[in-house]
Amino acid sequence: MAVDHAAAEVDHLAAERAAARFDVEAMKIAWAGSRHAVDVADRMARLVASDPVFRKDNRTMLSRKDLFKDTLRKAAHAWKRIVELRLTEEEASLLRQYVDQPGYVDLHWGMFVPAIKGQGTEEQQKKWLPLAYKFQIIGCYAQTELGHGSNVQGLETTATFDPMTDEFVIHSPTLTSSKWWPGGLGKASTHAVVYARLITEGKDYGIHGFIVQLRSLEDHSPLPGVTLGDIGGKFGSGAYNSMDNGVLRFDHVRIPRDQMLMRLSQVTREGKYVQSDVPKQLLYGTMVYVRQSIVADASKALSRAVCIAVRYSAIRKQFGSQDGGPETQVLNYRTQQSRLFPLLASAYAFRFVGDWLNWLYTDVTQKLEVKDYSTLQEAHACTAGLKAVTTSATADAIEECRKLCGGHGYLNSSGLPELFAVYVPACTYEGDNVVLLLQVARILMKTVSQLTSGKQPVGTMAYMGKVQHLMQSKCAVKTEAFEARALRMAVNCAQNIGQASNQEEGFYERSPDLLEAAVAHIQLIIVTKFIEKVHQDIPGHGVKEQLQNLCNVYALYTLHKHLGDFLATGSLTPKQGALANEQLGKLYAQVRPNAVALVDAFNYTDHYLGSVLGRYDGNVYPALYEEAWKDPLNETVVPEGYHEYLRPLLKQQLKLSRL
Ligand SMILES: CCCCCCCC/C=C\CCCCCCC/C=C/C(=O)SCCNC(=O)CCNC(=O)[C@H](O)C(C)(C)COP(=O)(O)OP(=O)(O)OC[C@H]1O[C@@H](n2cnc3c(N)ncnc32)[C@H](O)[C@@H]1OP(=O)(O)O
Ligand SMILES: Cc1cc2nc3c(=O)[nH]c(=O)nc-3n(C[C@H](O)[C@H](O)[C@H](O)COP(=O)(O)OP(=O)(O)OC[C@H]3O[C@@H](n4cnc5c(N)ncnc54)[C@H](O)[C@@H]3O)c2cc1C
Repeated sequence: MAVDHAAAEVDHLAAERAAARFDVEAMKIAWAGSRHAVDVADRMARLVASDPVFRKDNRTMLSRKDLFKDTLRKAAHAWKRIVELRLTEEEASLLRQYVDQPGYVDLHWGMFVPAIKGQGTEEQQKKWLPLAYKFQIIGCYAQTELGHGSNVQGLETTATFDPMTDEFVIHSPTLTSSKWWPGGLGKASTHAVVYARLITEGKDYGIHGFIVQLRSLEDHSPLPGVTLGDIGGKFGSGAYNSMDNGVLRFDHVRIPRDQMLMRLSQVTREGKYVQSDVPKQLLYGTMVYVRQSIVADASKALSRAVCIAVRYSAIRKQFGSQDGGPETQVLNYRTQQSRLFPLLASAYAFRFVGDWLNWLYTDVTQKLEVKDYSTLQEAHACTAGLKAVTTSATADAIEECRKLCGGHGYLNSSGLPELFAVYVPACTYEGDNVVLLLQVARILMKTVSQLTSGKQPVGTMAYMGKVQHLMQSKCAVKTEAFEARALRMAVNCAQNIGQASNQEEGFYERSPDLLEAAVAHIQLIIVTKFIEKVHQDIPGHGVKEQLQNLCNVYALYTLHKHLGDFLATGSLTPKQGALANEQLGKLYAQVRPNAVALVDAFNYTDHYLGSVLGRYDGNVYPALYEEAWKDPLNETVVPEGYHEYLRPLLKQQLKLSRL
C-alpha cells in the first residue's frame, strides 16, 4: 500500500510541538523582549506576508535590472503603507525588516540619517532631517574608496575650503580616491554624506563628513562634476544584488561651507579650523551605531537559518529501519544534534547579547549628550568585537545549516543560499572582522599595561582587575574559566609584545595571537550576558529551564571548540575538558524534544523565512515539487537552444552510428 509521506511529515511537526516541555507563547515573549514586541512584530510580519507586492519567492530568478526595479517598487510601496497606516517608527522599521530585501532605504535610514544626527549641528539637523524623514531627499554613506576601506585615515578625497566663495571644493584626485561600495549610491541616492580630507589655509586636517548633493531633484541626472554608477553584480543570485552599491567621482564640485558636518569641528567664514571639545573619534559614531545594530541582525539571520534546519531535520528521515518500518528523523542523529543545537543556542545567545549591546549603546549616547566620554572606549570595544564575533559565527552557521539540510539545502527554494549570500558580507562591511578584532586587542593590551599602575578596569574589562586571583586559580566555575582564559591569553600577548624591540613591531608580530585573545574576551562577554539573562525573572512554564539549557550548551560548546586555549592557559584540566564534553551530550538530549518549539518561538512567518524546507506546516515535499516547476527553465518542455545545439549534435551522433 502506498504511504502518503507528505501527510506523515505534517503530522511529525504537530507531534514535535506536542512533545515540547515549555510554554512556547511565553518563550516568544522572552525572545522578543515583551508582549508588546511580539504583537507589533507579528502584526508587521503578517501585513507584509499578505501583500502581493512584497512577494519574494521569484527573486532569485529575476535579472539584476528587474530585481533592482522590484526593490524600488517594494521600497515605494512600503513607504506608501507606512504613511497610509500612520505607522510608528518601531512599526515602520519592523515592516522594512520583513520586506526583507536589501535596498537604498537601509542606508538612508541606517547611515545617512544617523550620520547627520550624530555629526551635524542642531541647525544642520533642522535643515536636513525633515527632508530625509519625508523622502524629499535620499541619502547614502560615502566613506569607502577604491583604494581604502579599512584605513579610514588613508582616504584620499579632498574637501578644500575656498574663502573667496565660502565653499568647499570636493575632488577625487586619483582613481583610487573614487568612492566605491556605498549602498544606494549607484542609482537611487540624491545626496550623500561624503568623507573627505578637509584642507583649509593650506593644511590637511584629516577626515571629515560633508553633505553633498549628487543628483538633480528634478530629473535624477548627476549634477555637474559628479560621475557615478553601480559597481556591478555581487556574490549569489538575488541576494545583495538588489542593492545598488556605487562608484562616485568628483571633479571640483562646490558645496556651501555649511554643508560640512560641524558638530565635532568647524571651519569659520575666514577659513580657520576650530576643534570642538569633543573627542575626534565621534567621527566614527555612525559606524558604532550600525555595528551595534548588526549584532541584533546576527541573531535574526542565524535564527532564520536554524529554524529552517531544525524543522526540516524533524521532517527528513534517513535509514534506521531494517524491515520497511519508519525511518529515523535526522534530528535524532547525535551528529545532527551536535552540529545543530549549538547553533540554536548561539541564536539565543546573540539575541540577548544584542539586547544588552543596545542598552549599552543607548547609555553611552545619553552620557555623550552631557559630555561624559568615559564609556566611549567600552562602546567601541564591545560594538567592534561583538560585531566581528557574531557575524563570523552567523555566516559559518548559515552555511552549516545548508549542509544540515543535505542536497535540498542547496536549492534556492530552501532559502539558505540567498540568506548566506546576503549575510556573508556582514563579515566585511562596517569594518572587516579582523581589523575590528585588532581594535579590541589594542584596548586589551592598553588595559593590561595599566593593571600595574593600579588603574581598575571597568565595564566588560572589570574581570581583568582580578588579575592576581585569575592568573593562579584552578577554575571550578564556568565563568571563571572563561575569565581566566581571556585574561591569561591577553597577559601572554602583552608579555610577548613587551619583549619586542618596540610596541608596534611586537603588536604586528603577535597579531594572530592577539586576534584569539580578542575572541576569547568577546566570548566571555556573550557567555556572561546569557548567564545574566537566565538569572532574571523569566515567566512561563519551563521557559527559564530551556534558556538555562541553551546557555549551558552555548558555554560548553564554546569551551569544547576552544579547548586548546583553555588547556594551554591552564584555565581547565584535560579531565574538566572531557567532563564538559560529556555534559554537552546530555544537554543535547534535553534540547531534542524541545527543538521545534524553540524555533517556533522566533515567531517567523513562512513569508519571512522564505524556505520550502522551513515551512511551519512541515509540508515540505509537495512544496519542493511544486517549486521546481516554477523555474523559468521549465516554461517549455523542450528547452530553448535545442534546435541550435542539441538536435544537430544528436543527429550527428545518429549519422555516425549508422556509418
Ligand atoms: C534572503 C534575503 C535576506 C535579506 C536580509 C536583509 C537583512 C539585512 C540585514 C542587515 C542590513 C544591515 C545593513 C547594513 C548595510 C551595510 C552598509 C555598510 C556600510 C559600511 O561598510 S560603511 C564603511 C565602514 N567602514 C569601516 O568600518 C572602516 C573600519 N575602520 C575604522 O573604523 C578605523 O579606520 C579603525 C578603527 C580601524 C582605525 O582608526 P584610526 O586609524 O583612526 O586609528 P586608531 O589608532 O586605530 O584609533 C585611534 C583611537 O580611536 C579609537 N577608536 C577607533 N574607532 C573608534 C570608534 N568607532 N569609537 C570610539 N573610539 C574609536 C581607538 O581605540 C584609538 O583610541 P586610543 O587613542 O588608543 O585611546
Ligand atoms: C556589501 C557591502 C556593502 C558596503 N556598503 C558600504 C557603504 O554603504 N558605505 C561605505 O562607505 N562602505 C561600504 N562598504 C565598504 C566596507 O566598509 C569595506 O569593504 C570594509 O570596511 C573593508 O574594507 P576593505 O574593503 O578596504 O578591506 P581591506 O582592508 O582591503 O581588507 C582586505 C584584507 O586585508 C586585511 N587587513 C586589512 N587591514 C589589516 C590590518 N591592519 N591588519 C591585518 N589585516 C588587515 C583584512 O582582514 C582583509 O583580509 C561595503 C562593503 C560591502 C562588501
